[in-house]
Amino acid sequence: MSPRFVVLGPPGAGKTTVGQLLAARLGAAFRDTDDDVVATAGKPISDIFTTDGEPAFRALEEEAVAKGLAEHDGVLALGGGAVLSAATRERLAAHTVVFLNVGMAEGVRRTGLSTARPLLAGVNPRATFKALLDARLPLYREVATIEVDTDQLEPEQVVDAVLAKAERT
Ligand SMILES: Nc1ncnc2c1ncn2[C@@H]1O[C@H](COP(=O)(O)OP(=O)(O)OP(=O)(O)O)[C@@H](O)[C@H]1O
Ligand SMILES: O=C(O)C1=C[C@@H](O)[C@@H](O)[C@H](O)C1
Ligand SMILES: [Mg+2]
Repeated sequence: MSPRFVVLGPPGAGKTTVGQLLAARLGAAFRDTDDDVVATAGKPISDIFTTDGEPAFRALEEEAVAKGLAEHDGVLALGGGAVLSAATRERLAAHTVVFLNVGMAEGVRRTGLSTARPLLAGVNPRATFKALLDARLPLYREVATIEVDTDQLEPEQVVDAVLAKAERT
């Protein structure tokens, strides 16, 4: 069993929003490893970061991704930082992996109203977001088989672009 699509990208790229719409379009189930981590830990992501620390979160995330890749046959959205794990990047080989890209300005705009993202909760979300993009872009691109720039697209249009590109690959 293997997910039809694995969706990844930075916070605010639309992994959850677009992933759900893509699954609905395919008549497939949607699963988000962020939700799986919350269920396993029994507390919100922000609490895991504060109480147990980021490394503990990353360990839970790596496990959730491995399980999702092995068990789920619909659309699987990964947490924004899942690609930081080399083991996860290896596990993603041979999967259909969609990288939803978003630029700094739009990414900050989309995530700006939420306090649920501990990594962006600092004093300068723009600088934080830029540093995060700089560090991760090569990792997203290393594993992606499809890339869609979401800046100028509505979520349904992103789904159209993903499906059009998937047909061509
Ligand atoms: N293409 C888009 N155009 C406009 N708004 C969007 C688009 N995609 C997502 N959004 C909005 O941006 C916000 C963040 O989207 P979403 O939660 O799906 O991102 P995510 O990639 O899952 O983020 P995270 O890494 O934090 O889980 C939501 O309010 C969503 O409605
Ligand atoms: O970009 C990140 O590192 C994160 C993104 C979210 O999906 C969550 O997995 C968590 O807030 C960390
Ligand atoms: Mg999400």
